[in-house]
Amino acid sequence: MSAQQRITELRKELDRLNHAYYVENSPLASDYDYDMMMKELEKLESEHPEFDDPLSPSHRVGSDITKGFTQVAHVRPMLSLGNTYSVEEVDDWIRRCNDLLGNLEGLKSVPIVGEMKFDGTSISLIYENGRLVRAVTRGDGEKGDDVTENVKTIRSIPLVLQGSGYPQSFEIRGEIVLPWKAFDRLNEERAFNEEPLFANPRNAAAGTLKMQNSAEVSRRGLDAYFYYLISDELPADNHYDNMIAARSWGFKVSNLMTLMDSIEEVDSFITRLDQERKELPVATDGLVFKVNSLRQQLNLGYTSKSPRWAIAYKFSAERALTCLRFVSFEVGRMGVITPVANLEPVLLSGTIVKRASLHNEDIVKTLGIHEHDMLYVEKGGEIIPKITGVDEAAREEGAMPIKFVTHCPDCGTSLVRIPGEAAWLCPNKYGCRPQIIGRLEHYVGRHAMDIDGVGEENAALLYDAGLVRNIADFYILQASDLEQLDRIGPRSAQRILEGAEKSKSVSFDRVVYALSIPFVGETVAKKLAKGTRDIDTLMGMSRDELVAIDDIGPRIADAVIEYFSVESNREIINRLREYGLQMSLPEEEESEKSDLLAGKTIVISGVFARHSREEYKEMIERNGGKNSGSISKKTSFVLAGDNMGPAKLEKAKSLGVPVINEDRFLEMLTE
Ligand SMILES: NC(=O)c1ccc[n+]([C@@H]2O[C@H](COP(=O)([O-])OP(=O)(O)OC[C@H]3O[C@@H](n4cnc5c(N)ncnc54)[C@H](O)[C@@H]3O)[C@@H](O)[C@H]2O)c1
Ligand SMILES: [Zn+2]
Repeated sequence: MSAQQRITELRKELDRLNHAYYVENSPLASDYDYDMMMKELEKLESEHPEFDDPLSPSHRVGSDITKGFTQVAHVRPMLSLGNTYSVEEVDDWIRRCNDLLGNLEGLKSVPIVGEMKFDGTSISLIYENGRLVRAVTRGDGEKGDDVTENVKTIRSIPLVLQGSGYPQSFEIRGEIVLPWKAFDRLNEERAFNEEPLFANPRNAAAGTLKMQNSAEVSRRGLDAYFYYLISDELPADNHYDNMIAARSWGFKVSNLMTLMDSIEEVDSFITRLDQERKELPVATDGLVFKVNSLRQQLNLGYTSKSPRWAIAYKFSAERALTCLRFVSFEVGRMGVITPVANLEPVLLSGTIVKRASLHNEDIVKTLGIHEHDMLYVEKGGEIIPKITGVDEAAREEGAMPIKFVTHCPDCGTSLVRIPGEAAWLCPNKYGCRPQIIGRLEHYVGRHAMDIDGVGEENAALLYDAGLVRNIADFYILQASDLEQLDRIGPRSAQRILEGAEKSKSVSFDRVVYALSIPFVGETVAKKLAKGTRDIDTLMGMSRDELVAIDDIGPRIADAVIEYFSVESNREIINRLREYGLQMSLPEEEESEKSDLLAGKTIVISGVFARHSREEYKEMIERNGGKNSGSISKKTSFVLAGDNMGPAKLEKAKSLGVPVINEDRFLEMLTE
């Protein structure tokens, strides 16, 4: 292949990886592989300046610009950082800065600030007169997306500054991150709802910041660290002191930030922080070194993509080679089959690794794993172990490729593949032991019915003893039954019974969540409960009516309908009701309710000025009306805001359905 062909190929591939990483928030390659490809491209381009192209990914900042946001130009471009995986190259960079700045002081280097490189998504905040006025993403470096509303929900970001001495107008840049705990919770929820998982907290933070629903953004628990201050009236002439000042105004500035003035100090900082970062509550992917003096920064200047006065040192994940003992296939509570590599135990980043998820059939195939293969396992300090490759040279002669099971390893039912997805499912929902036990465990869980005393092990024990075959059986347990079981003493028996009793007062939305309806996680359950108010309404709703509830899509609607269409599920619901569980939300204040809209089916469309769509939907319900998702002959009227789609308008016209605006609607309610 000629250099020109290779350059074209690399540019195309890097553009594709950029889109997946910055826009879809779902990377297709490891950072290391991406960075190596980029370095190869940069090298080829410098050797062949005749093939240069200003649009090459090597000259541009990867763009996160997304549809649906307003774009705002940055006062100063937001750039990337040059990076390296080698300590020697950091040392070389420091020497180069010294040379370029004409620093001849021998052992002492120009002052360098070392910081954590937080692994999130960059943000630029503008403050005027001590108040936050705008928050913009990096975008393509020149302009970014205005995400002010979402950023305002992040509690550690000051909306109004503390202290004094801040410039009347300034910009501060930082990183929005999703702490490990919040990331794990989010992925657990997504796994349960069978939604694709976020690959890492960076992608989760970036995805969350671009959501259209600020209430959901707030719930996810983002955080932010700041590392760069820009203004015409800065408090100090150096980076370090400016950041200390920003901290006094209320910004979160990491206290790992360190001022150094020798290469030796920088090297030991790298060794120390590579350990310490494992204790941090947020993900980091390296360190950033910056020349401290602003005057020296100015003298060093910028390339088209990054400042010359800063460099990122990236941590590489630790890797080991170990033997595959066997692949097990595990059945989740929603029936999804997960292949798991069971390994010869190996020490990686301080922990012993014995198992690593292979996620799905596609991944097993892409890796090309054979029996007893030697596998490469990677684990960054805090990251779950991951199989990244196979040592094919070490393969035993005659070893067979790992075959995905065709039948459920537990109940033997033929597996089915979800169309368009990589997952295989055991369809025997109501007869497959791990699925049933999984649902029992979910039911008693802390976020669901919180039945104390029934942990993971006890759920299986109660099921196998025939005492609890489904969730309703928790309420007919007797102390005498429980005490017969070897592993449950009288004290635990008592706790289980009390826990079940207490769960009768758990609110209706959590009951809906506890049922294990596919795709119905905590948030969706709340929406369903709020949109229906009681179990009978929920059970009786049509697809159209369900879809009219905010954030309920056709996939969830179908899952709800299918769940309640199963006779045994309806029986369970009836039993739960008999035992006295909460099957409705508490009545609302009578004064707020009316039957002004009784018998009316209303479709909401467009964007409103005076209330949110959600509020209008609630108003309709409170006044006895019904929300519907699509216009038909049965629609009483369309409540239309701005930007109502022309197709909908046409349909309403052709069916003779009246279209009214929000002012008229609000008048109707006061008549
Ligand atoms: N895996 C993939 O397919 C893929 C695709 C595209 C990019 N990437 C990764 O992303 C990198 C390029 O992304 P990038 O341009 O955002 O660069 P980057 O993430 O490597 O570094 C620049 C960013 O670091 C952040 N940062 C965190 N802490 C900081 C601190 N203390 N000071 C200054 N900045 C700090 C800022 O947001 C800044 O924009 C690549 O090197 C690659 O590793 C991976
Ligand atoms: Zn099964």
